[in-house]
Amino acid sequence: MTDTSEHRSGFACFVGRPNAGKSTLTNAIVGDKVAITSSKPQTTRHTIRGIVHRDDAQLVLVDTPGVHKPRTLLGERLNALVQETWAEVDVIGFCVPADEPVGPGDRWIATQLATAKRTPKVAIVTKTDLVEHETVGKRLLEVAKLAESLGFEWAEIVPVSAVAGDQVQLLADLLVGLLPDGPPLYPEGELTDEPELIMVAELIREAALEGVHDELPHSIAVVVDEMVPREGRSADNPLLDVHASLYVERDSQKGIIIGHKGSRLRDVGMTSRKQIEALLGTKVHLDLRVKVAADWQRDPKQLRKLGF
Ligand SMILES: Nc1nc2c(ncn2[C@@H]2O[C@H](COP(=O)(O)OP(=O)(O)OP(=O)(O)O)[C@@H](O)[C@H]2O)c(=O)[nH]1
Repeated sequence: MTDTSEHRSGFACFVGRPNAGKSTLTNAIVGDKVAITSSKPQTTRHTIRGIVHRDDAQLVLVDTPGVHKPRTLLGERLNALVQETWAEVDVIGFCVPADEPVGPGDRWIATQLATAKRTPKVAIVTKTDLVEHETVGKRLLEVAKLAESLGFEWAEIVPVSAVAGDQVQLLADLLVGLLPDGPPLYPEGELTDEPELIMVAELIREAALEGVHDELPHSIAVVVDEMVPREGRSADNPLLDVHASLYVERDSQKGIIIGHKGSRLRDVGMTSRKQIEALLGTKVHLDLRVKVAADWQRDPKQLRKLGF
């Protein structure tokens, strides 16, 4: 049995500007695909938790949305969600990508971070596989100076590459070291407490975002309307019917999503179906509808319906 007096447990979250590598790092630490990554910024809308179970600790990772200056109601809600998360966690990991200089976006977030006075903050220089050694060193210095100029200190500064698996274990150890003593908070074997519906919706959204440009990412939302086991299937060959709606803001965007003779939507369906099957461990029939919800980003009623 685990001796709880030598066991730590608590929450950590990664923050950083869009594309800083937060979701990828979460996945690398948890060792499974639970958070959604995408080459498009600002796709992590929901607070998705991955849980690291160890003999000596349980680390619950909360993947916060990309912090950004709010432009719409949705943006404001995202930022409120981030602030709430910071107040609740035991340690915050601030991510800056090694392949880009520390800039105004990072400074803006660090300024917000400075207000979370009681929470230890670890600076993480991500994507170190993309640059030379000296650049990593330069970035580490920039990050240290950033905190100094804002009147606080990092508990640790760590360079990592989630893709190369470099220093990921060390980072996990450092985060664990900053957690309070306590028994496990979740049962063993649980990777995430995110409802399956939301994870399925995120997988569809991720597939829909692949290969679309410019403004579109901000205009897509996915709602899973229904997930029901197909009747009359034998227990050893089940099939899950998933009905989902993909919301866009304008008719023109509907065309982009659907593609020529529906070819794009078919690809989105195929890609996400495979992911959903892997996630849920069962065969899936996916029924995807594209709908227009005009200006949904600014409409509180629509936002509630879409789970914000
Ligand atoms: N080469 C390399 N690429 C990485 C690494 N970590 C993340 N990336 C890439 O950087 C991009 C952004 O990574 P994400 O993990 O989605 O970034 P994020 O900070 O969660 O982004 P938001 O959800 O927009 O806030 C993706 O294309 C990743 O594949 C890394 O260690 N090395």
